[in-house]
Amino acid sequence: METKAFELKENLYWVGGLDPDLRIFDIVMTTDFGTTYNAYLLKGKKAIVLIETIKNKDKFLKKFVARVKSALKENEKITHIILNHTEPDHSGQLLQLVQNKDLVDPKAKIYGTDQAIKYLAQIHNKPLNFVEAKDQEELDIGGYTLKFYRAPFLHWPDTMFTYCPELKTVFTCDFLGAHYSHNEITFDTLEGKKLEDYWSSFWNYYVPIFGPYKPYALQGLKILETLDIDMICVSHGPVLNGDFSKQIEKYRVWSQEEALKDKIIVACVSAYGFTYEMAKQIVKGIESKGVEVQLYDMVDTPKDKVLQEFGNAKGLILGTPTIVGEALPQIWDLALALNKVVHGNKRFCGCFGSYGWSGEGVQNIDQRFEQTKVLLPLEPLPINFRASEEDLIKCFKYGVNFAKAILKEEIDDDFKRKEKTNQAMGKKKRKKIRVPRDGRVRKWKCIVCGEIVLSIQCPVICNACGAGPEAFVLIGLVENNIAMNTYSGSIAIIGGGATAISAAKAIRERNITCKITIFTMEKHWPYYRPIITKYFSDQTITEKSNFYLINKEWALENKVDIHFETQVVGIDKEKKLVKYSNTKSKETDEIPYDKLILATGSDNFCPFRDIQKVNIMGIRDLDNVIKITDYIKTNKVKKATVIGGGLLGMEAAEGLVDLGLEVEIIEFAERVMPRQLDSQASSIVQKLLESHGITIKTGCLASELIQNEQGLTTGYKIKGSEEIHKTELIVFAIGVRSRTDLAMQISLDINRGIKVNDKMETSVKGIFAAGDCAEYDFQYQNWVSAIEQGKIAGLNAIEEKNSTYIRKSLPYSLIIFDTTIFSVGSIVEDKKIQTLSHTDNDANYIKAFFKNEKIVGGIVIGKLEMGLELKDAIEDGLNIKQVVPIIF
Ligand SMILES: Cc1cc2nc3c(=O)[nH]c(=O)nc-3n(C[C@H](O)[C@H](O)[C@H](O)COP(=O)(O)O)c2cc1C
Repeated sequence: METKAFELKENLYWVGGLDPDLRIFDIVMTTDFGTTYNAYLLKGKKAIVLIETIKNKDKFLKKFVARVKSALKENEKITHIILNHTEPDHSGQLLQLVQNKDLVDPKAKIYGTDQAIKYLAQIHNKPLNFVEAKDQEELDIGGYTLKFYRAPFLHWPDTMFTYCPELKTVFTCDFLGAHYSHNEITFDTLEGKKLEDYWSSFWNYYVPIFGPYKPYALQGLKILETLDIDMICVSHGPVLNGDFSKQIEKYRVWSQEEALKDKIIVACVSAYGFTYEMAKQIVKGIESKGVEVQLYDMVDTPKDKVLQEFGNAKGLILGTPTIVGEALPQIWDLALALNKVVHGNKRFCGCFGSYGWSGEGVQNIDQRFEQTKVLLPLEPLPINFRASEEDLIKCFKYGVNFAKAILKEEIDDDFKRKEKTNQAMGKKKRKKIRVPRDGRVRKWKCIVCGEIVLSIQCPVICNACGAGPEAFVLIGLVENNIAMNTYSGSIAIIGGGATAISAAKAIRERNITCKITIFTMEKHWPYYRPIITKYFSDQTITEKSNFYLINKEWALENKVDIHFETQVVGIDKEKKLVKYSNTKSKETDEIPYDKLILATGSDNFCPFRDIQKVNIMGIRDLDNVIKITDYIKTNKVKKATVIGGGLLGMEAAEGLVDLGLEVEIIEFAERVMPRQLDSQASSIVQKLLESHGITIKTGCLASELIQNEQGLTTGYKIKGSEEIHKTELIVFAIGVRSRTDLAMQISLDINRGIKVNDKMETSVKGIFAAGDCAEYDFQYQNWVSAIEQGKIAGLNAIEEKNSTYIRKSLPYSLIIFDTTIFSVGSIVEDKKIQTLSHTDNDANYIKAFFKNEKIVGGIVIGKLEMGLELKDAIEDGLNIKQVVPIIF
């Protein structure tokens, strides 16, 4: 194996280098278990591709060349080189390699992102045959496709992933790697102590490499989620084969940004206690605003302890005297631990201290803060020697104002940081491109790292590389002529149905800055729920693209983070936290939110309690329908009983007939679809169902179930009769109940659903509810109104003014056995109601309901377009005279 390529899959070889003795990497990392530089060779029919090269050290070159050669036949040469990242431990051998005419075709193309090409040109200082790998672009190498995915800051701006769908393999370079040298190459061969050591190196690798880029790491995981993979070819450490879900999960957990608390750390040193006296007053000032504060004397406090406490704190105030023209080393240590990428533009900092004559201590720390681009709300506070009574009051007020900055309150003018500070320190005034105040969102590109930032004004800092405003060039406007909404909070949406997606879509149409997180219990991408019963007759329905409301690409593009198979187990409305648990791994976590949208939907009401439900099933989501279909097929079910003759009962019955079953419907009312149809329409529908062999029993209540010892339901009795009716499967569809348990936990006002106003606001500020779980004006929702309410909830969550829900007549429409059944508005008949109807034969039926001459409801069987006319007529408030010529 020493000098031979290691075959990972057919035509895919590991050809990298092992460096087991390395103990320090990149100056900053200790590597107790050495490392590897992984490179891969993939042989297609049209091209031979090398993915990554290895470190530029002669000791690796010979073996590397031998390994590549061992995988090539005579006359075969590398024709393409892909560099997912250009750091010299992966691109180092590039030059030697392209000059090796035995191994590499002289016309070989070198693929990398635009940034990668820029860096490679500077690293190798030679013109090479570079080709830009654009995001999502594909390369056909004969029998295999290579698709590129931009993955910036994992961990340089140049990074991308390369995916081969035919091999279910992705090449992620450093992402998910570890400094661990392993002769057997693949992860599945690690065990015992070796496995333990691998995990410790996996963590040690993550911290410095991906710790500063957590949001990007989550984006990387999102890309992987969209791919069908069974192997991850990393660039350091074992190739991930077998079960690598733990690695993915660990990255996911480690990459969650901890919510910053309204907490301030004050750390100082003091020779004679003068700076310390100031510190104590500052602390009192902070406390007076009710903000948590911790004071540390750095003479006897380890730096790491303070940094750990600062981990989730919004503020840091450093106090230092001036000793021989400088701040004290303990304070410098803390100031140097700040950096642009992690703390820039996010954390609030300030400094103070006592001095004798020149006062450079505070000045220097303040300049360091400026370099790190942290938020500096206040002027620094130097005091000459010992603080007087008056000075101590100033210190107290400094604390008050720093706390105000954290709480986003207005700061007193005396303390507010002034622009002049920069000039006074001899710094150039920030160059910032000014654009019209039209509220339109623009695309800005950071010329340092290539990051694209969407914002109205020139960004103050590049959140990726920390470059200042001078690094940004304006590259265009976001394609939308309307001024975009700029709300920048975090929005959590609970539920994965149409309401939730409608909310997310409405938000994104108006706002690209806020964070959106969706939690859904389902494992499927949100789908078109009204057609799930079609699955009974067509199990390929889920493969059709129009079955889904959104897809992975949409979620990625719109930066909507979706947690599948996740149950929200609690909401802390005071701390504004959503606590959730993965239904598979049972791992729990929490995220902070600024606005919360409850779109938890509804449950099917099951009339049978406290009995085994082996063959008693409801239909609510796709998995229910899949389960019923599987059960029917596995158990060769011949006869099914549908309990409930409403809308869903009809659809279920049709689906079961399509599956070849003998079907009966039991309806408590005297006729089918009593809520949507009048008696004539009900009888037309009943005849239609009967013509397809469905038995309909109206005016019946299935009151008692007969079960065998295995808990299988074999029959039922109808109330008032002792006769046992045999059945093999019971599907219940007798109505839904709003899912309100979470709302109940946090004491929202609930009636049948969560009570909302026309802005979809619940009784708690910042929490919205929409769709089936909500109750607006005592009304239940259907698909159309749920979508509209989702939209209104989303728009109000981003504080769009004038977004109110207007109650509309809710149409119900279904097509069974190719016949449209449509009902809209109020169809109750009483003395005050006038009706007009028309029927050709049983295939076409129209009825309109009028109150005080005005149309209020309608029923159509047969022609959907007539139903839509009726709906429009109701919305337009037409009277009989206007309706008749249109409809009849
Ligand atoms: C060894 C020494 C060197 C000092 N050097 C300076 C100096 O360069 N510039 C200055 O403004 N003050 C200097 N000072 C004065 C202190 O900054 C001053 O005494 C201050 O009040 C000490 O505050 P503290 O009690 O919080 O340590 C020096 C003090 C000492 C003891």
